[in-house]
Amino acid sequence: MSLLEVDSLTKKFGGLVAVDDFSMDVERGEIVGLIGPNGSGKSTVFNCIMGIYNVTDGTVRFGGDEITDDATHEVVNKGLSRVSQESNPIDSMSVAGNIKLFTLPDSIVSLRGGATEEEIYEYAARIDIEDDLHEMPDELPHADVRRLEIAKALATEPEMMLLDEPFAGMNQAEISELAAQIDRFREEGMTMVVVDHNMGGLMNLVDRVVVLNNGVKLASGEPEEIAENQEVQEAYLAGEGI
Ligand SMILES: Nc1ncnc2c1ncn2[C@@H]1O[C@H](COP(=O)(O)OP(=O)(O)OP(=O)(O)O)[C@@H](O)[C@H]1O
Repeated sequence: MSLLEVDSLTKKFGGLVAVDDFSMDVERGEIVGLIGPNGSGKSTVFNCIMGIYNVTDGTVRFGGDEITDDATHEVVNKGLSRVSQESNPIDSMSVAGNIKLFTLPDSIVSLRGGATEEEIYEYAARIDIEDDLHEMPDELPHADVRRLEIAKALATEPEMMLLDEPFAGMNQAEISELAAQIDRFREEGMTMVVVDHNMGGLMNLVDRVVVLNNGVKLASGEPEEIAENQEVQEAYLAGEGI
């Protein structure tokens, strides 16, 4: 049984079919890249999985349990966490305070008043921002603000993370560093789906790539295969390269 099973997912916004009969399975321990041009439906797929949008049709299963249209906090409690495209730290709280807020709701940790300082340090250290814990978010460089978003997701103790454009706005050195950190999560046993516009930071990171175009799955395969796929290249011709 795959850890995540998305089966025939369709999401319409009025007359617009943002995601059309899309299926994707993710195995335990895998890193899957989900790519596609602007507006192809990548974030909508994540929003449907996380219960942020109700699906129009189709099912989502996590660990064998159906989670279609479950409330987001229920999905998170089951071990699935998302790092969204936008960073939204609370600027009046320190980095540590922001991480603490994401301590799993209803967990034993939150019942005893939230994560301890040591636990918050551990979450931050997993993504190398432990030296920033007493900083305020608006004092951090962009790459560290993005890492804070990942630390918040880690604080929910997920079994699987959905990362939406984690490399956006980063320079090449920061992309390489983050790719190495994501690779470390894999070694720790984390299952992940990483959304990006193109193959950029994903080529050496992911086991498999799924390509969306206009809400429809265009291709799925190993990164080298996808980079050479004619249909995928054509889908990208209108915009940026693959
Ligand atoms: N809440 C919404 N209401 C109406 N239309 C929406 C909504 N969210 C997304 N859409 C539309 O659904 C389509 C898919 O958008 P989505 O953001 O999922 O694409 P994407 O592949 O993540 O794009 P990008 O790479 O630009 O983030 C787009 O046409 C978008 O305008």
